[in-house]
Amino acid sequence: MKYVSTRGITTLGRFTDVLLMGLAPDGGLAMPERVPTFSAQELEGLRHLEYPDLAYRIMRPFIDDVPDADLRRILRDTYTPAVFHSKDITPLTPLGSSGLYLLELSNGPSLAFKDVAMQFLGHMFEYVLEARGEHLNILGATSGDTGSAAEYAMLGKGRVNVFMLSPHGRMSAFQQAQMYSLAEPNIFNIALQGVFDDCQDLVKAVNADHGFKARFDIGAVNSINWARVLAQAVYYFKAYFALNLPAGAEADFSVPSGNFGNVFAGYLARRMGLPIGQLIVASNENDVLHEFFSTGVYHVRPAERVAATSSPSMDIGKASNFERYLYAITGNDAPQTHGWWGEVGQGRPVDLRGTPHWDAVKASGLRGGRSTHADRLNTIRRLDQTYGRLIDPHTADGVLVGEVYRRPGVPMVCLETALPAKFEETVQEAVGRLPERPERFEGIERLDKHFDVLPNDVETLKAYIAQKLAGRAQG
Ligand SMILES: Cc1ncc(COP(=O)(O)O)c(C=O)c1O
Ligand SMILES: N[C@@H](CCOP(=O)(O)O)C(=O)O
Repeated sequence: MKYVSTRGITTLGRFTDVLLMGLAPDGGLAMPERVPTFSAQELEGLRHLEYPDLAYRIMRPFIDDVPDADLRRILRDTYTPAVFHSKDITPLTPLGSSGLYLLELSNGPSLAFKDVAMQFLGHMFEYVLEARGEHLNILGATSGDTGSAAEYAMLGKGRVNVFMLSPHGRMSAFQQAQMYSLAEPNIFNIALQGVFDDCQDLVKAVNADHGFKARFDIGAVNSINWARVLAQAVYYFKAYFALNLPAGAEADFSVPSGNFGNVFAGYLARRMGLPIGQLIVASNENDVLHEFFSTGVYHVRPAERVAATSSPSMDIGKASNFERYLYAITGNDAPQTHGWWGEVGQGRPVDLRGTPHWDAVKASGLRGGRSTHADRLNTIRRLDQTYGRLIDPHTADGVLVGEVYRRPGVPMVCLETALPAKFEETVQEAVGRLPERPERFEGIERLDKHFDVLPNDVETLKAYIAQKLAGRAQG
């Protein structure tokens, strides 16, 4: 499979090239030149597969530059019950007989859905870098969960260093402790004076300096990296088959959304032929995506208008993967996508009303909705009382908006994107007690914290990376 950029470059290479590249040289995002599809009969053949085998079948058409036996081994090593604390890896749990289901994605090492793809990236990076005799310096941006998932996945990986930008003071106490308590020599935590969007913009700005990127082997672990999206598509298939529906029957999915990577993975699964009816894009108070799906106008918010909410990992004003979506709904029109994203970058709206692109949006199955602090408290409380199930604030956003779009007789799968233990304060506010915390995280907030505070400035960041890597080379 060849990969192209959403902004026009048609020769990005094959899977392992885009894995290491992260962002395309023209600033765009990697996309496969075509999306392979499964026929109804082929889908039936996937129904009973174990997670690693299912992942192999979904990913294989996109990964044709890794020998078969190696890919199978990597997937078997990645998706183990020991790491994900469940033999199903991403189990599906019904909420009573409501037709609502929770897709449990957060039983991995960092207690958030990011682990599912990030563990795969960790194994894949190790394999490819070893084969090529190369090293990678990952530069990432987190609003709370990507950071710890990436750092846990890269622990002890000799060929990888991680530089992780997080918005200073904006994550939950638990999220901060998870990341900042790590004292590994290959992990560098940077608390940026800004919001998540500033962190993500800096990642893109560093990548845009091609000389710096090449000299320091800069790579990515955010969902701008195609491998993240691809690995996330697998659990939509797993969940669909776990519903045990008759062949061809539709299921709907509700996805707490921020950077739009998770829901784009669902869209990919739908494009591959999985009978997904609706894909619900659930936003919090930072509701740019909701605004787009209800009006046809996409207008990002400047950093100073991104609110700090009680589902902080979704405090995102400019969703990177929306660029992939625009590219897809235009039928892979890179010049059009590039033009639009240029407007977005200038803070100007992209208005699809009255165009064929808006019809394409409607046909794509995506719908939007928003939730507020009071909504998520009520939803957490209601699910606890009704089903004895405690959920985190992000999952609550997904459940609440998902309920709005229920269709008679069609199951609604709500993605559980984090465990409540990561957001104790809000959960306690909702139900008056603390959520359970896995034993390995007891007292984590009391551990020493290791991080550096940096201003929102690309040159300062580049100097920081260069200096830390020089230190690593000497040590
Ligand atoms: C707990 C949680 N829920 C939802 C999201 C939003 O997912 P996405 O950025 O893929 O839209 C994130 C962050 O990405 C998250 O950490
Ligand atoms: N919500 C994320 C933000 C980054 O998302 P990603 O999926 O693009 O890595 C976080 O918690 O860090």
